Amino acid sequence: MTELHVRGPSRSFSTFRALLLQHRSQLQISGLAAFLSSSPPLCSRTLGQVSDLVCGILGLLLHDASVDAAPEISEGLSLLQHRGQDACGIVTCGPKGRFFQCKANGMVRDVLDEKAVAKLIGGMGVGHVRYPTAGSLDHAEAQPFYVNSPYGIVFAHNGNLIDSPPLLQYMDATAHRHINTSSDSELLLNLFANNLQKTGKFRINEDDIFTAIGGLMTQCTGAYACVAMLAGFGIIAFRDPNGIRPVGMASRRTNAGRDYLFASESIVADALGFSEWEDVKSGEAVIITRSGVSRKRVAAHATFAPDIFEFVYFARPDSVLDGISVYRSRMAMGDALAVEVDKVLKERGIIVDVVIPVPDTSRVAALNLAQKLNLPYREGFIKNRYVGRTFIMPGQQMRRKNVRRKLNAMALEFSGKNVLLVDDSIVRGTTSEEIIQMAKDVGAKKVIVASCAPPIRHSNVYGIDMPSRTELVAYGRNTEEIAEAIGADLVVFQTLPDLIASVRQFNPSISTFDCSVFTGEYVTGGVSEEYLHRLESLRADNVKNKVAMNPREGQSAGRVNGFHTQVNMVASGNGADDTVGLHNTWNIS
Ligand SMILES: O=P(O)(O)OC[C@H]1O[C@H](OP(=O)(O)OP(=O)(O)O)[C@H](O)[C@@H]1O
Ligand SMILES: NC(=O)CC[C@H](N)C(=O)O
Ligand SMILES: [Mg+2]
Repeated sequence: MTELHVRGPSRSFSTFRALLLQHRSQLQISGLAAFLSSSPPLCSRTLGQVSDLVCGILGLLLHDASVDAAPEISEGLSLLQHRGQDACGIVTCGPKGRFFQCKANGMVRDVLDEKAVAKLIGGMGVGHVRYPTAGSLDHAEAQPFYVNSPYGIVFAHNGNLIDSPPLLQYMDATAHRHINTSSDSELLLNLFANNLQKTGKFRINEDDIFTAIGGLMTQCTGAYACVAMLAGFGIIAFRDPNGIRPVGMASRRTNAGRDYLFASESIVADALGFSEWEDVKSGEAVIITRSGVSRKRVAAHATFAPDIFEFVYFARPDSVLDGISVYRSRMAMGDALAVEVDKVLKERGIIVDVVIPVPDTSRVAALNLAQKLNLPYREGFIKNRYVGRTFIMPGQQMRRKNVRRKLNAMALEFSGKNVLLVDDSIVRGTTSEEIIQMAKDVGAKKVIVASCAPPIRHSNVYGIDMPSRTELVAYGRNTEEIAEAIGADLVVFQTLPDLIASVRQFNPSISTFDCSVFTGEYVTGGVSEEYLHRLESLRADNVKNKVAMNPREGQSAGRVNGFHTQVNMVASGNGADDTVGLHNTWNIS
């Protein structure tokens, strides 16, 4: 068993730091913690924003603790950038178990530049890329999160909890832990911390950690793939009992010994030279220290139901999730959709001249579809490679503007033709509406749209930003009405059985996928109509925009500003002052 060496509380002020060095082995309540715990009770406070996004998580432990992990974590995060474009961060653990952090709103290349990464000392660390919406753009909600007690924990989360309000109440009334942001990830971290605290031990071991995570899995509901780091001890990953969001692990032999990696997607392992990729199983926790790996199923049995939307849109095609190649599954989606398209076109007597993908994600499927239908495949839309994913941008106005900035229609591929545009999914209809207009503007005769996913009519509550049903173009509309809403001559959707078969054929041991955005059936339970209404009232685009513009609604505008139970270091690349170190204090910019 590896033992955790319990340290005294971290404090940011230099005087506190001197104290810390003197009393490293003493557990005591810091003055600030006492101050924070005396802050007004939170019973009346509701979670202003329930985060429901998709992110990327990463943990790295190098066997040689004298080599810094941050450069590779940063590189790994850039490979997960497609999962979150709004904020990112890294925390490393260096000598004497001290944490070093850099996190801020922005893309990996901007926040985690060379200068910032060079300051992150230590051979293990955790990283995160975040995909919030306008209402959650506060720097304070960038991850990883940190709590100093017990033992010093750093935490990164992908997913969304659906029971945040009662958990917040529990934190306040029972655990007496202060939650300072509207992030469900901060709640999750504090649940974990509180369960570890209950051991009351000076030193804890793997069993204590498994017990704490097993307890957490009975205490909260929702989707969570998490990576944590305990100061001076190791890195930990766990996945919710339904395994809705992905996380896996891999290792790499070096002269010094074995290095270990946790990541949302296998592409990170490939690119960083790690092998033996293995998914963390649903309800499982994995602990990695320099002495080795311990894994345990800590949750009671539940249906394994990975989110099918990872295969449709989120994951990179070159990743393998739960034993399924995303690339192969998208090829299969194209094949299956071809059959449906062929049927509908024949029924309507429409002849298609050319198949055109909507870059980027639909390319793989569109090529297969074209081959199957024996139609020419043409790249009619040229993508500006410097514009990221539009769907995960905050706010409808920004998304709309960016479709036009991102894609340009080449007249020579459209003019006078019946074109079949293939996209992976139609969510709000922003992309389709814009590109159909663009296609018509450059002379397309008829525009038919085929979607690799069925109509999306339900909220996503497990980590994808589709909280409001009324924002979904398919909500309350049949196929003809959807076509009319986006300006298409015809829309053809993949059927749900075909979508499931396209993915499942590569791993038939998976019997269920989370398909809630298509069916409205939520595998965790606990998603009532009342919950959905509340989510919609908090998270609809118009509400989020309002909240984002008003700092008094719980959002600090611009730079780090407010109380935080974690460090906020603004990277030099942002043009802001550097703040270095891990603080249990407030940061005022
Ligand atoms: O109906 P909507 O609300 O517009 O959402 C669906 C579109 O958004 C995504 O593209 P995105 O530009 O985000 O990423 P991509 O480049 O990976 O295709 C997705 O691939 C669809 O094209
Ligand atoms: N995209 C995610 O998975 C986000 C995780 C978490 N709910 C947050 O808001 O930060
Ligand atoms: Mg797209």
